[in-house]
Amino acid sequence: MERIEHHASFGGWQDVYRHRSEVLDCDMEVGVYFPPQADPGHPDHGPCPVLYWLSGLTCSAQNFITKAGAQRHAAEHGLILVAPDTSPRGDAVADAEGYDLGQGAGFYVNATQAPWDAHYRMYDYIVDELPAWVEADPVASGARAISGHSMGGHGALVIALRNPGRYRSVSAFSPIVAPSRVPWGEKAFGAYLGADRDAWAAYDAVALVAGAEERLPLLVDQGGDDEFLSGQLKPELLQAACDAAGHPLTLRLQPGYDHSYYFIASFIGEHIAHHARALRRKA
Ligand SMILES: N[C@@H](CCC(=O)N[C@@H](CSC=O)C(=O)NCC(=O)O)C(=O)O
Repeated sequence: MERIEHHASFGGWQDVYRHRSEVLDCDMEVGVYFPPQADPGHPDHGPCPVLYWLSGLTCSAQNFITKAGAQRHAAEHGLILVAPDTSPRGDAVADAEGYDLGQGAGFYVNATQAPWDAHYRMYDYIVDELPAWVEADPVASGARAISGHSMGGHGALVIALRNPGRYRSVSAFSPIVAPSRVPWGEKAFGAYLGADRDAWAAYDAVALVAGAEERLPLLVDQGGDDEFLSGQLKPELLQAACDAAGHPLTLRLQPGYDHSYYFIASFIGEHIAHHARALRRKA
């Protein structure tokens, strides 16, 4: 593991690490923000909870840490932020022409189809390998939450719904709530998981809500002027699935906001405060 960036930020540190992923069989870059409370000299020093952030299509480990303005809020609440890349990377890793398949578009699934199955195991990386690596550091308390944007919002919802007890809270910005039923997801799932749509349901938040073993409340913010709202995101499908299952959902339509990081930066403070409340509670 190698630290490749180290910046003072709001009394803490914004680092970027490169580490070897056995699950993905490639090197991965990860942004990690350590709040001031992680410093042994801080009066409130102690193990800090971790918020995992999953980014969207075309993103690397850089987009969230440079655009969301999350560090100020994480410093206030004493949260570690972990922002991984969105796919395996490298010359040996399969790729495709479009921005919505291949490198930068891992969709947080474990691919079963060649050539993708050689490296694309982002579900296992996010659920198991990355937390094991991050939380081996005693500065991490073991309490974790998860959030993300668009493709990463899909990843956050699916991972929380499939792993009861693993996350104290979950939220999403502009998530792809039903990837099995929209063009981005149909293209990616067809390539990574194959033609059998039954296999897609394990990675589709709307399909998973009915059978969720834990009714962990979902917080979702969605921009009203998002260019992808009606074609790719369809939050009304998540509302309907949650209503039918009795699953708690706070879906907030934010008028005037688009799909960009300007939207995320406007509400990330509220999401971090939401996660901090859940993470402070005793398990
Ligand atoms: N028009 C873009 C499409 C890609 C895009 O909008 N990516 C979003 C996430 S979309 C769903 O996952 C994003 O976060 N982009 C990075 C950013 O910093 O804004 C294109 O062609 O690139």
